[in-house]
Amino acid sequence: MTADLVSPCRGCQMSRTPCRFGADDFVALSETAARVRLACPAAFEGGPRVAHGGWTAAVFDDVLGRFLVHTGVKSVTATLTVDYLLPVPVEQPLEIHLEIAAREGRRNHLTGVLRLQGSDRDLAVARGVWVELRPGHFERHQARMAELGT
Ligand SMILES: CCCCCCCCCCCC(=O)SCCNC(=O)CCNC(=O)[C@H](O)C(C)(C)COP(=O)(O)OP(=O)(O)OC[C@H]1O[C@@H](n2cnc3c(N)ncnc32)[C@H](O)[C@@H]1OP(=O)(O)O
Repeated sequence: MTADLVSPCRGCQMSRTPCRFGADDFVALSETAARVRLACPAAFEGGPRVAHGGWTAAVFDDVLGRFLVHTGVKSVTATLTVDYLLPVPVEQPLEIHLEIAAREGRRNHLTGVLRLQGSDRDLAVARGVWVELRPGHFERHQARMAELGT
């Protein structure tokens, strides 16, 4: 696989707007590794000129899951842990390096590291498990919701 652009999530595709988390510049480097260049939009400021921790977690969830779909594995997040090591500045060039660390049956273990572009200091590190979907995943969800009358 050569370096190629990873598609936006369903929400960004449907709304036809740029990535809501700012993760448009997202390229696969190999079948197991990718790189994202992004900035935290000011709208996600949590402290003074500092990103809300929810933005950081959401971005990791977004890009790690999207990369797995890009490799042909339709999956959902089962676990996601984020170590917040240093404040993440808003509106500054950032970079995420991510990789598929291991595959065990339907379980896919992914990791991601967030840094300022050009820096080797980790700001946040994510680890998670994505479970490959069984056929009919969303149909079963809809049926459960119908049973609840929603
Ligand atoms: C355009 C195309 C779009 C393609 C579709 C793309 C969709 C993108 C969605 C966007 C991403 C999201 O936001 S996802 C949204 C947030 N996440 C969710 O909604 C997931 C909600 N949870 C679930 O639906 C379920 O719990 C699943 C799917 C994760 C697992 O249910 P299941 O399918 O019945 O599978 P199950 O037999 O329980 O587990 C299968 C294997 O995974 C392991 N496993 C299950 N849960 C966990 C867990 N929390 N931590 C560790 N391991 C786990 C089990 O031990 C088992 O291992 P073994 O015995 O096999 O070894």
